[in-house]
Amino acid sequence: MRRRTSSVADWPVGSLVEAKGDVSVSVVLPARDERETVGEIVQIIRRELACLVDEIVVIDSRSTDDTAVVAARAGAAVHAQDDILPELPPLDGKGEALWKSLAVTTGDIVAFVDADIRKFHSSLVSGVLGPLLTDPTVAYAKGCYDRPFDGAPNGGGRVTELVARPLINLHWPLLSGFVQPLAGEYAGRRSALERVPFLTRYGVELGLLIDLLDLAGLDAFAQVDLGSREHAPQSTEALGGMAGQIMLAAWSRLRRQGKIESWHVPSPCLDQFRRACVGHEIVSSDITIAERPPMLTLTTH
Ligand SMILES: O=c1ccn([C@@H]2O[C@H](COP(=O)(O)OP(=O)(O)O)[C@@H](O)[C@H]2O)c(=O)[nH]1
Ligand SMILES: O=C(O)[C@@H](COP(=O)(O)O)O[C@H]1O[C@H](CO)[C@@H](O)[C@H](O)[C@H]1O
Repeated sequence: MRRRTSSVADWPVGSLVEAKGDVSVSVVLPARDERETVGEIVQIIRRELACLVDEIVVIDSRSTDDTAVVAARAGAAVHAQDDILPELPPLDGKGEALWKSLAVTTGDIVAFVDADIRKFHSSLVSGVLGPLLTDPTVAYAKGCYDRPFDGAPNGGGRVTELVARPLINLHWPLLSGFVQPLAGEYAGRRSALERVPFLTRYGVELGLLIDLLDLAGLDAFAQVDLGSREHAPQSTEALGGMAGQIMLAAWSRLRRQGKIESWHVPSPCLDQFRRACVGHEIVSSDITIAERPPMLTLTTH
């Protein structure tokens, strides 16, 4: 990965506009209950990257607040996740939102950006577009950054450090050069993204790395240092569920690659504990993930 690692300073917007030519670019924001941040992110992209970005799409992922209204008011095209491909049984979470975004966008390049970013800067988008707009052999570019947490400049990326990075080093060492394998800011060529399955919920990022490695090889990957990215951190309990989903994602790929016995089926239930008046309360959650097929298999029928 060292050969294909650059920094945002290597991709000034002016040079990308020249390189863009007639290549179209879609930016997708998966958003569940992000009314506090989604509007400003959309406005900044519209204001600063109008010359690079042809469409901004927010996938409203079953928000319980007015995320969709805020995003539309800011100028994004908004689609409710469950309204896309309604003939299919709806599935859950971020991975479902990202997969379905392929059905409602047209860009030759699709960039994904989390909608919960604080102090958003447009280089989080232009940076990951850089390698794809300037090198036709690059299929997928992943952002990396410092992860401020709890007032410190680093410390975020808890599931990355405690779960994803060890799993990747143990089982997919070719991917160990990614500084932030779970980063939510990345971009890919539609021609590649439509040829890989998407794992649902929080399995999507790990699944895409593994499946794109199989499809296109490590030489098709790039990584861009985007500086720093701050977002709304989830609770440790919530990240426990995310970690479980990512472990199930890894298990699904290990099984598919014949690295573990297929008879072993992990439990999709996670039991966590909260202090109660007497003893502890058990909080059980379903960490099941599912898989959508490559979008191309739908559109070529
Ligand atoms: O069911 C979901 C869960 C998350 N997200 C979005 O995916 C991005 C990353 O999710 P989250 O912030 O929950 O993960 P974290 O960044 O805390 O790891 C955010 O824009 C969320 O709104 C989504 O669209 N649907
Ligand atoms: O990197 C991580 O450990 C998690 C949690 O980050 P924090 O500990 O809340 O900073 O965040 C990422 O993981 C999710 C699952 O892949 C992605 O969907 C998020 O975009 C990414 O922020």
